[in-house]
Amino acid sequence: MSHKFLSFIGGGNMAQAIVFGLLKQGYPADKITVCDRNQAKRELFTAQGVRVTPNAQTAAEQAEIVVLAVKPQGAAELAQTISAVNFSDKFLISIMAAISVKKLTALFPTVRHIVRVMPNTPALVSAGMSGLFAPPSVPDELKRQAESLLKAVGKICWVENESDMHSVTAASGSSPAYFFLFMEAMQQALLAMGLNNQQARELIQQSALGAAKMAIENPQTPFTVLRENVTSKGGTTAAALVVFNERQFAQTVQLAMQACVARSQEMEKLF
Ligand SMILES: NC(=O)C1=CN([C@@H]2O[C@H](COP(=O)(O)OP(=O)(O)OC[C@H]3O[C@@H](n4cnc5c(N)ncnc54)[C@H](O)[C@@H]3O)[C@@H](O)[C@H]2O)C=CC1
Ligand SMILES: O=C(O)[C@@H]1CCC=N1
Repeated sequence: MSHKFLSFIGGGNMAQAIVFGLLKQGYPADKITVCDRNQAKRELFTAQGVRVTPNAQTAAEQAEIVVLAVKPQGAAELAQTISAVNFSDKFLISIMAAISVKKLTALFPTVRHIVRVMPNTPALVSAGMSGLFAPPSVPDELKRQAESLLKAVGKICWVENESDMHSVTAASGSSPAYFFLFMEAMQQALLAMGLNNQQARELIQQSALGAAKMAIENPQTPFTVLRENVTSKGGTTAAALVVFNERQFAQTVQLAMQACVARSQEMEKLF
């Protein structure tokens, strides 16, 4: 991949995951600038040789690709701060949840091309999953640029309809938190059963990794079959699954994901 000058505006959790993931993949640190108003955040990047600035305008002006990575609530304020920047020769990538291309175009009127990305924090360990959306007017070359940037830190999936970005957020942007919640709950259960923290953690995380690898390495095998292969008739797994089903696990997951989408839709109107 050719290494464009990148500026991230906002150096929080998600920008750190992407930037540190890119560095791990050999992206040159001197081609990345991170702007964050928080000094402690800036120092995290300086320690890795990445250029930093508290000034969003400077960061945007230096870049060929500007990545917006502030909270959606901060989008309008940021746009105000960098209203003097001429974006006409820059490519804008927004990783902000729920901020539509229409809204971004209104906030940054000199921008010609915008791609929206919904990444996730496993980008940090080169196992990210990003959903991307580009309006039809975006040239293929820029789509490939966005794609190669995110492919450097994981897998990608394009969606054709912008409205599907809400579902992508529920599926991959937010979902690492669902899996961590599951792991936390398992850890609590195991500690209550008398295992120590290190035993519990290793047993859980390696099983999660193994399950994910089995799913990935057997793409033709439905999740249902993978689950059934663990479940002996009248055995231990079946006993656990009865409890999940009695407590309406599938419906709970569905309701949680619907709440994620509903909040994303609400934020789209609010910010
Ligand atoms: N955390 C995640 O797992 C994911 C986050 N996102 C999106 O990424 C964006 C960032 O999320 P996080 O990194 O979690 O948030 P965060 O709160 O960790 O980071 C935001 C950073 O932006 C900085 N900031 C805010 N306004 C600024 C300004 N005007 N100029 C300079 N710096 C400014 C803050 O100091 C903070 O460090 C959000 O829009 C979120 O929707 C998308 C996918 C996943
Ligand atoms: O919780 C959030 O709003 C952001 C977007 C997806 C993951 N984190």
